Amino acid sequence: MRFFTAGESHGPELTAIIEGLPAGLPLTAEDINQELERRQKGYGRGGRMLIEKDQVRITSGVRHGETLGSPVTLVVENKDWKNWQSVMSPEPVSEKEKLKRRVSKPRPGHADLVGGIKYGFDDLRNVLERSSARETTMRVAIGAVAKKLLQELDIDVAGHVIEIGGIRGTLPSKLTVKEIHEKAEKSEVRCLDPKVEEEMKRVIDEAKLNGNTVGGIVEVIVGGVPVGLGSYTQWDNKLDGKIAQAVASINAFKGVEFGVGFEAARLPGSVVMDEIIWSEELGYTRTQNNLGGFEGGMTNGMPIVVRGVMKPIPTLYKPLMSVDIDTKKEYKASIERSDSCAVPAACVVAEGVVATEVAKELLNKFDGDSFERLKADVADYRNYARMF
Ligand SMILES: Cc1cc2nc3c(=O)[nH]c(=O)nc-3n(C[C@H](O)[C@H](O)[C@H](O)COP(=O)(O)O)c2cc1C
Ligand SMILES: C=C(O[C@@H]1CC(C(=O)O)=C[C@@H](OP(=O)(O)O)[C@H]1O)C(=O)O
Repeated sequence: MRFFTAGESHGPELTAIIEGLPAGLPLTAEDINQELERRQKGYGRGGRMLIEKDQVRITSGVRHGETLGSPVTLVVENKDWKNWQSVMSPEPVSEKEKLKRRVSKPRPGHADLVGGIKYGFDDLRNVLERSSARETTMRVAIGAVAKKLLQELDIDVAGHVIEIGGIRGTLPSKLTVKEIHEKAEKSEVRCLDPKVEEEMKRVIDEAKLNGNTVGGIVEVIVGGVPVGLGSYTQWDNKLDGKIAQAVASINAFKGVEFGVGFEAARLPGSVVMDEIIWSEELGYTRTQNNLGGFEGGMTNGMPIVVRGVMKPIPTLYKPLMSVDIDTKKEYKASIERSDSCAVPAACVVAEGVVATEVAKELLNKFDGDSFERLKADVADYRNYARMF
């Protein structure tokens, strides 16, 4: 399975093409719309989310609620486009028109300046339109399709927010993946502890009031994953590596860790390694899950536990110093309408990209032509791995 996304933030619509899905996977627009809605919610978002109400149109690859095995095309309209039609027109426009909403003052921390230099743009809007996290809409749409496939194979995905602006929540102990999802779903910041949620909201409000922004840490957990997805045999076949890339590719993400993660540097091997046990019912499991479900770049059957850190949003209402590319003089960076915190939204994106990588790997390993065959293959293999 592979996919592409396309579309500018204020263009007419966003598109995704997914190729390599099995035939016969149940899929409806509603499956995707509920994930799109989850991404749009979350405390700390700016004015754009009041305009958009993301809804997918499936324009290929699905018939009567089931995939056909042909490429699936997903389209989401940008409602804001009606306010940007001349600015974003694909047709040539007059010199005067070209100057409308032109950006010459790059924002520190956004892609504006480097993208402008790289592609030789006179108007930095050409960069921000595609570098905008509006693109993550389609990664969530694709993630929704991946989640549907995983769900049908009894693989559950949940995400929650661990930290916002220095306020840290508790890590779930003894909660199932489904319970984590249900608890996070009730919170405006996707945090599991209601007291911590209030603190996080306060930090976001404070940042907004001061024209500032805050980042945070999200965690994604995938339970019920078969043993042996990914491979140690070649560096780029390692699934933890692929997931790390997917998470680090989310706009504003600066770091990724699995299981105990960076804490492993401070702990002895006797504490870090997860001891192996066996039972007839569960087969091989571990006494704990410090390694976040991975050994040798392969899933070991324990839940995948991956965290990503998001930097604060770069666009500040109290803008930072920058340089105008026309005059080379110091200037305050352009103020675009902006979020003050998008960590809860980014958590849903992280769920989507992790689900996508796991689904891709399942389709690498098992018969991916028909969903029925895939299901049977996975069931056989689970049995084999249990009795190995
Ligand atoms: C869901 C989400 C919403 C975001 N909203 C904004 C925003 O409103 N304003 C902004 O400047 N950056 C926002 N960002 C971050 C920028 O897109 C990101 O910092 C930029 O593309 C530069 O990429 P980099 O931070 O990965 O280097 C958002 C990121 C995510 C994941
Ligand atoms: C549109 C979305 O996020 C946008 C991501 C974003 C950025 O610079 O990354 C900037 C803002 O867009 P605008 O400039 O239109 O207000 C956010 O609203 C979205 O998440 O759907």
